[in-house]
Amino acid sequence: LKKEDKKKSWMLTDFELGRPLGKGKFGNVYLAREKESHYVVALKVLFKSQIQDAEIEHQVRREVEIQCRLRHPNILRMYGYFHDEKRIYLILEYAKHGALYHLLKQCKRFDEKTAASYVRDLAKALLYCHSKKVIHRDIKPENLLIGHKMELKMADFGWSVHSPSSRRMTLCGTLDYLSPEMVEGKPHNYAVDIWSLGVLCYELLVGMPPFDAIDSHQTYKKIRYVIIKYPAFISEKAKDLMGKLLVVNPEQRMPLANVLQHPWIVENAPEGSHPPANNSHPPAN
Ligand SMILES: Cc1cc(Cn2cc(-c3c(Cl)cnc4nc(-c5cn(C)nc5C)[nH]c34)cn2)no1
Repeated sequence: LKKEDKKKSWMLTDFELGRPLGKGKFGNVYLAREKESHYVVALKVLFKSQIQDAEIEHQVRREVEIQCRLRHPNILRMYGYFHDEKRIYLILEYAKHGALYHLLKQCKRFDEKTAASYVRDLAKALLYCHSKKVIHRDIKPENLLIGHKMELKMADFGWSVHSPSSRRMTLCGTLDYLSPEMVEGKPHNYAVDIWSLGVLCYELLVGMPPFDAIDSHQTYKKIRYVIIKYPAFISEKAKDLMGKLLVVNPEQRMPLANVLQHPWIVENAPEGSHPPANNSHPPAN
């Protein structure tokens, strides 16, 4: 999606708007098509008033700057942004198959080949983010989108996790993906993403997160003491990988580069393999 080289900025009239794709706290995402090229994008529309009220303007700006710089097949592209009096518009890559969260809900849990290919894709995206000094992307199935080749695309710009309200939300609601050091309010580094990769791997294979509990205090305890139950259908190799990611001490977690060489990944998600688009096959056992 290129603007003529005179770097003219985008505006709303450059696009035909389609159906809403998703709704969020600060705005909505619409399917859209650039009029001249017919290029299909996802247009995220954020209300300045709500961003100002939540005092997250600088965070939105920083997240946008980061997102525009990241170029990786497993990270959702941001092609540009513009604003008018009331709204900010982010021009994003359209992910044809939507959120991983919905695909997972549809088939309850994934077979090993499908789960391993998404874990491999996310490990690659995180390796790239860390090489660009970008950490703590809000990894959970709701923030992971699936492209037309069934490849995973990390789609979170993170402000929903940076804004105070969602942080409160995280503290009282979705602790599931937070690492022990995060729930204990300690400073966090790249290793939190390795922990979240382990949580995602479990959720894709089992259909629910490993530390799911009746309330956040129980979840908090399960996270801190890594209290995990693996169902009988989980293979030894998958357990071995998750056991090396879900480690309390951040320094002892398996480096992302090693994840890509782990036997469970190598055997179930060889380079270039992706799940079939229909994903109609139920888990093997
Ligand atoms: C506000 C707000 C909502 C959201 C969550 N969100 C992301 C999307 C989205 C994006 Cl950014 C890019 N491509 C998408 N493709 C879909 C999609 C495709 N199908 C078949 N079904 C859906 C849904 N959604 C996309 C939508 N909402 N973040 O901030």
